[in-house]
Amino acid sequence: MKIIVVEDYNEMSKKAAEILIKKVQEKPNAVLGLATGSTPVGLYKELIEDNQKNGTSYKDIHTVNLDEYIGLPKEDKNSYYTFMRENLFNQLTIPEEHTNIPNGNNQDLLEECDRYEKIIDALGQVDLQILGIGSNGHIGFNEPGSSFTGQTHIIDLKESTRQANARFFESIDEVPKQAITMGIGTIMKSKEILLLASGTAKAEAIRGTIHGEVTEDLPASILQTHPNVTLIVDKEAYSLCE
Ligand SMILES: N[C@@H]1[C@@H](O)[C@H](O)[C@@H](COP(=O)(O)O)O[C@@H]1O
Repeated sequence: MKIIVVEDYNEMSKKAAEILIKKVQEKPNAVLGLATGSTPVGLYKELIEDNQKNGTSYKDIHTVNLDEYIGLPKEDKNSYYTFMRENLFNQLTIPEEHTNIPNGNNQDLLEECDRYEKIIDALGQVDLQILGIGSNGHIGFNEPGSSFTGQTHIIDLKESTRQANARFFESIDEVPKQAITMGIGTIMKSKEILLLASGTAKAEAIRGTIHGEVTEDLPASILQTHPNVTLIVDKEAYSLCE
């Protein structure tokens, strides 16, 4: 596990963008695993800025997102479908058909999980998977207790996760109770993983990820066993590791 400690959120975003842009330059048809939440927003801004300045092309890449809420209409401002369009896809010219996000409105959600896992398989291997981390150590929406070998599945969100994400909604009651998420097994198949964390709220989870026991109680701890993981953490997120 390679650990890069940076000053703050801004520096974290710039460093992550450097790594991702290099990957796309080396492999213009790379498969990128993308994340949502506040953490990668700065990274996405950097990618857009670089694209405008330097013209890095994304026309041949494919993307797979980690997760989506169940039951929110696609057009809802809090769906990850809308998040990705607003924060990245509308500004970079990635062909729509190259982007993939689970459909949390499929009538048959089990079929949707199966469909999504097959899409990822068909793309070969994810070249670079971006991850944020929940303060309870979740990755994607794999809450504590999720199987390390799990594939794309339906998850009941922990109350603490719903509360953490309630800041984007009018009230906690509007936060969905379930989501579809790539499994930890799916995530671990990625060739390379880049986990980003900023702020003291993530410090405990980062300590467990780096120094803790590898346990399903802290999903991100599995990353200790992956051959190619880089953590970019700011000083606050790293503060319990020193
Ligand atoms: N499903 C997402 C995760 O992919 C994200 O990494 C995490 C942290 O979110 P944030 O970056 O907003 O702190 O929680 C969300 O619930």
